[in-house]
Amino acid sequence: MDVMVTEEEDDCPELVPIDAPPARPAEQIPVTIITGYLGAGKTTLLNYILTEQHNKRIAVILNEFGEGSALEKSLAVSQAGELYEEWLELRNGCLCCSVKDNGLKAIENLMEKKGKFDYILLETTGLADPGAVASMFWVDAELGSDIYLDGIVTVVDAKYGLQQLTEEKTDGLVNEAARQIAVADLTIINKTDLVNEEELARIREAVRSVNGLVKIVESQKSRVNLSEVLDLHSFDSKDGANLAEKLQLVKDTRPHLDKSILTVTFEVAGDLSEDALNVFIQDLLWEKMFKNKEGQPMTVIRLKGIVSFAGKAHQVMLQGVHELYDLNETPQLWGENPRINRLVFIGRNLDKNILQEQFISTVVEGAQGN
Ligand SMILES: Nc1nc2c(ncn2[C@@H]2O[C@H](COP(=O)(O)OP(=O)(O)OP(=O)(O)O)[C@@H](O)[C@H]2O)c(=O)[nH]1
Ligand SMILES: [Zn+2]
Repeated sequence: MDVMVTEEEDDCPELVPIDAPPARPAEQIPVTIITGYLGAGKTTLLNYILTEQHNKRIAVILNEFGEGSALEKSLAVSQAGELYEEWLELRNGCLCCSVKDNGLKAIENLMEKKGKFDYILLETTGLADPGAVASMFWVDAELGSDIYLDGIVTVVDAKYGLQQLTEEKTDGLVNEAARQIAVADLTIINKTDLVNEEELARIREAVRSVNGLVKIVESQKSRVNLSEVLDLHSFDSKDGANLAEKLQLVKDTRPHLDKSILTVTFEVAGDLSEDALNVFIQDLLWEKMFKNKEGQPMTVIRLKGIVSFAGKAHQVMLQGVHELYDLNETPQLWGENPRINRLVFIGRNLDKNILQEQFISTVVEGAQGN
């Protein structure tokens, strides 16, 4: 990877033992992960963001690790403007050196040296699993980091996106392009100049079929309204009201492509048992205990919900990325009666009826079997 500031920094950041987490600073710096398949337009987007008018000091990190030839790839982002003078160029590979903490240490070291940035953009490699990158920020947030994950933006190639999405993987692995869309908070369908209306509609539909929750915008040369990309607060429990509204609009998606990732959503009235919900989620995410009718294990890549616990006046937000999940009380009070729990699951081999029945019988208080 490269982090940029003018001076050279060769050392990989050191691992620091975590015993006493520092007090959470008043102001945390948002990180936006920019992902997307090879050549979709990620770097073009970074360039665009850097050169657009904004009053932010932005640090860009290229996570090119693992791409071999990319190791010596110099930074492709704009040379113009004064932004550069603040940047430090870390040696390639540092972000991903080995363990998760390394990447964060690199950023934290950078901030220590150069003062705070207002914003951090992280471009992953085209083949990266952004969920893994996202979880690293998430874990760190709980350790009192200076930075927080604002959102995951996935750039999709309007021309080749469909082909990339349908590519069959051996070993039944989930294809990277689909994975990247599954975890996205925003998808930018880029290079619309290369397709006609019909092709555009097809790729839009394919994106939607994977992720029923994601916001979709279209662009040429990755030119998008910055307010649609930055400060999404996608994981922020303060935005609970917003999420509750959004979840109401989510619909189940149909598997567009064979064995593809899809979205299922359901609503259930009543209060949940917090313990039972934890068990349910862990069985689902960690133990992969739930199977579809064909006996294949359900795999969840992204999870969101607004849930109600008995005796709690506030709505609780559920967020999950891969195997990590989080339950956080939101400032939002329950208004409706009965309270309606809303859950959205994005993943593979998901069977809505089986999930919902399991949820109702084990998690909803006062339901059968509980
Ligand atoms: N025709 C067309 N070309 C585009 C558009 N956006 C980007 N490109 C070109 O597509 C190529 C790849 O763009 P990049 O921004 O480097 O893509 P990337 O996702 O960063 O690529 P990798 O980091 O290699 O995965 C470049 O040659 C861009 O100039 C667009 O809207 N239309
Ligand atoms: Zn790039």
